[in-house]
Amino acid sequence: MRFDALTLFPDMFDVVSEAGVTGRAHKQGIWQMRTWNPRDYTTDVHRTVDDRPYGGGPGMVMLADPLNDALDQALADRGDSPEVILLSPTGRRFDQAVAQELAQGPGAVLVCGRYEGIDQRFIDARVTQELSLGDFVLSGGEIASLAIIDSVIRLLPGVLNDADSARQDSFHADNSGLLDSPHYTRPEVYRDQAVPDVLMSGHHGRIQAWRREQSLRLTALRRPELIEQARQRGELSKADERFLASLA
Ligand SMILES: O=C(N[C@H]1CCCN(c2cc(-c3ccncc3)n[nH]2)C1)c1cc2ccccc2[nH]1
Repeated sequence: MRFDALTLFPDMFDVVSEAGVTGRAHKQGIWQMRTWNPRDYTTDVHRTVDDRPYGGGPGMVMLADPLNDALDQALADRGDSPEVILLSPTGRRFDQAVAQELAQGPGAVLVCGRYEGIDQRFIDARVTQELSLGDFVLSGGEIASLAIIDSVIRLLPGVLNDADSARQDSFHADNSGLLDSPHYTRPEVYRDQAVPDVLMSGHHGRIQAWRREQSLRLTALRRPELIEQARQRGELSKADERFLASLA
């Protein structure tokens, strides 16, 4: 699994390659990260990567040529033909299913725009898909790229050393895309608030049932559409349906 990022701010990617579970997995060689700065592929003395937009309008647009040369270098260095993904608010909405899809493949080249955007001729010629984290505008594609890399790397074998924490994650297949149940840790009573008795019972069957009911209740309350999606996938048991009916 290898991610390459075309970015004017390569240091931003130290967050995933050096820190946390993704940093540990990177150090273990489970995945690779390389950044390619279009500024290193400029030919003028000012190392220009942007210019004014044809047709007028505010701001600047990223030049196609430095991006093309940086992409050529990245692809030559990889030696494969990965997805070339532009991070943009108008892209396909990224979700856990897309993360699972990317985790099955070789990784991708992530194109991080800045300024007002990228010359359309680069996008038309080189970008294979656009991905969006949601309907909001960032200052660049880097932060969206970091979120995507993090969510994909977590899914790789050996990254989360506690297999349960992977299974218990929200949106994971075993949890059928429901929101996570509440978590508690020491102390047993904190500011007069006690941990739910069932979690102290040591009865794993009751604890699992309680957690499932909490996930169902929270999901029905905050993301009811996820309940229907789980129902359509046939992932709600008769006990789940009885509990949901009791909430109505
Ligand atoms: O590609 C765009 N912008 C470039 C340059 C400016 C900063 N960029 C960016 C990417 C994102 C982004 C990426 C993924 N998910 C949400 C937002 N926000 N802002 C990348 C872009 C910005 C934009 C705004 C409205 C409609 C379409 C748009 N495309």
